[in-house]
Amino acid sequence: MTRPTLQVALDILELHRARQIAREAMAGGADWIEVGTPLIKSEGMAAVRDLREAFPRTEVVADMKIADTGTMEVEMAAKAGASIVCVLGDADDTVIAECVRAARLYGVRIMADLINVADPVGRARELESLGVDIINAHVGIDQQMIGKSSVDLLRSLAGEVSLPLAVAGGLDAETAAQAVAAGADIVIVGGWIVRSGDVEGSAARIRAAIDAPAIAPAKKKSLEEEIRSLFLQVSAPNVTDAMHRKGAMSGLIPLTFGVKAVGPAVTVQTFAGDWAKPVEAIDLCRPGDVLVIYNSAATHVAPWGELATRSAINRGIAGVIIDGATRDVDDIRALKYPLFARACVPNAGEPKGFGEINAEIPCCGQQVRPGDWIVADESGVVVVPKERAYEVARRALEVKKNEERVRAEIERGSTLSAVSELYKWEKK
Ligand SMILES: O=C(CO)[C@H](O)[C@H](O)COP(=O)(O)O
Repeated sequence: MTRPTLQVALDILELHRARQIAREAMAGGADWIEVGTPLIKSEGMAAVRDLREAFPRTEVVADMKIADTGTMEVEMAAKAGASIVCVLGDADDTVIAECVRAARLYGVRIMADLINVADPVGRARELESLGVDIINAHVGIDQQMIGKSSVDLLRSLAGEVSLPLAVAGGLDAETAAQAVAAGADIVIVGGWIVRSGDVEGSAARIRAAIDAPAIAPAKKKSLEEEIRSLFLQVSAPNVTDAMHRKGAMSGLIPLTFGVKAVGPAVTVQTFAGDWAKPVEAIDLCRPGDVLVIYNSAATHVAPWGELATRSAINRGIAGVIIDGATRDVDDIRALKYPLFARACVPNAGEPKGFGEINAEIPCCGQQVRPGDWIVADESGVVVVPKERAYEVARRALEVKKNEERVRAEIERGSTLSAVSELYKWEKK
């Protein structure tokens, strides 16, 4: 069996960084360099020229995602130094045929990308008869965020065409190995390598995984377990970044440090100091829920304290958020319990029993519905609409990964402004 090809996709905006990342990825065992679509849009054919010059003996793939004007775009990429040019598999047959003709003329190969194709098997067969050289089973980055899998797409194509099969979309060491076991000849990896703090090491891990694919049987998680495990890997700032800087509650103080609360909300609304409903709600929570209490934003009286906290711990409640006050902060800190409130005050209220459990509530500037996800840490509290929880959790992990490479470059002596070419990207 020939060794699978590892193609590193440079999906970043800055050419000077792309060159360095490509060097590190090659040192880790990458075979081909892909000039990613974002890099082409940011730097144009200069990026292809530059990477060809820097890597004269490597296949350079220009991910042009051609949708029209096939000849012109293949010609420009080929003349800039690409040896493989990508066309959208969904493009009209006339475009594909033009790309293929131009590719023959300029001595390059065409990779057809199946992103968004409604009938991948049928279209892959047509693309083969139109003369493309490689089929790419590709699930795009936005599609990955809602759970689409490139390995599943690849599996559906195995044995259906006789062309080399590439696979791309959210691959890591584990899924890259699965892809090779499912028949991938070319494994395309972007984010997992290029956004990593250790590009060379990450490329080496993919290399090792695809050269000797050992597939461990994966334990299937429920959607809730999957969402929780994703949110536990990220911070509240990563989550607001993933939501275009929305969802953050304001005015809350994290009362215990070094702890984090992640889980679906159980909501309570009650009048200032009336602690009956908050305490009754404890018994309705499932382990892993987060109790979110609207106590009329009152800071002069507390509906929560040490005994309620001990009860919450017994129920396995992941944390408590109060749009209002708490007391017994010293005891709660000693218990290392994740509690977020507007204020601390010694006054307890009274258990009158007004209010409601599991209705939509306001809380510190956000609306919270039962089941919405809460991510709370020392930076503050974010609420994520339940319908978007999986997608936002995936996106938050991308935000975190993106910061890893930037952090590594700053640790090597650069600055945030230089890494991100801040002046260039200021809004004109
Ligand atoms: O073409 C792309 C996005 O349209 C990417 O290059 C491809 O998806 C690989 O990147 P990642 O591994 O981050 O998904």
